[in-house]
Amino acid sequence: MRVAVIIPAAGTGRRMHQATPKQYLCLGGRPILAHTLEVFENLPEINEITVVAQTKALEFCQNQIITPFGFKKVLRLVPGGKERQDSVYNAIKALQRQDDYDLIVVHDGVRPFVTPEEVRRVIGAALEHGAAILATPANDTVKKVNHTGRIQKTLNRQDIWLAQTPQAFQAPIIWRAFVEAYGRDFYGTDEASLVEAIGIPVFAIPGSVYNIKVTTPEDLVLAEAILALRQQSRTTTRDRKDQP
Ligand SMILES: Nc1ccn([C@@H]2O[C@H](COP(=O)(O)OP(=O)(O)OP(=O)(O)O)[C@@H](O)[C@H]2O)c(=O)n1
Ligand SMILES: C[C@](O)(CO)[C@H](O)COP(=O)(O)O
Repeated sequence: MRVAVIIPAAGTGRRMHQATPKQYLCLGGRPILAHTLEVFENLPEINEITVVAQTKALEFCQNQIITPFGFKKVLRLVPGGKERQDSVYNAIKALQRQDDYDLIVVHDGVRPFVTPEEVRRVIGAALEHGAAILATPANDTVKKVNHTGRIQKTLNRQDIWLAQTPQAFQAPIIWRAFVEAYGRDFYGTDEASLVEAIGIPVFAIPGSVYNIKVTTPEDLVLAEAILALRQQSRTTTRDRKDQP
């Protein structure tokens, strides 16, 4: 099985309100993007990684992240586009031949807390069904609100899930979805919406609320807390193993 991962990391991070794009901000002493890449670098199921970076950040990304952290599965680094979808499409085009791959997996460069087990579950579901994403069921009541702030409607939250990444697709499916999306100038905020638009079923695989997309300054505080929790958990597990 040949699995190609695409890591879109070419955003500007407007909502983070920092001069440095958020994918390069430090988390526990390492750039957020390095945490994310490490997950896929260490997964045996992943054959190769394509990173998408801003054109002006390509050299920085290569020399300050990919090379020094030893991400050997990163086979190519491609320039991003105006929108996230354009960035992902640049990577898909860089893969060239769709029949070289069984699966194409897209994961946000600013979601550093995805676990190997979650990635494996999404890959397994995409192999079985053709397309699958990590998602979490809405735990809060969901309201539709207009531009004045007035609540228009309360949605049935039984049917509401919050999409995350990884989003995994059998290669021909994602290729066709992107070609048809650009053929009618359709833009979605995730890859699954393009696949849904061509009538192909996509399955939501239950993920974790810890798989946050670092988007705002509050998310950075959350990320530090999640990292501390993870490090504490590893220490506890290691101590237990060392017990007689
Ligand atoms: N043109 C773009 C826009 C986003 N992304 C990437 O897609 C992921 C999710 O996007 P988002 O969280 O929206 O990042 P930004 O677009 O940078 O954030 P903002 O909308 O606040 O500017 C991030 O890893 C981001 O770097 C990308 O590769 N190319
Ligand atoms: C793909 C995604 O992470 C799924 O929730 C989300 O749509 C990305 O949105 P963004 O505005 O590009 O961060």
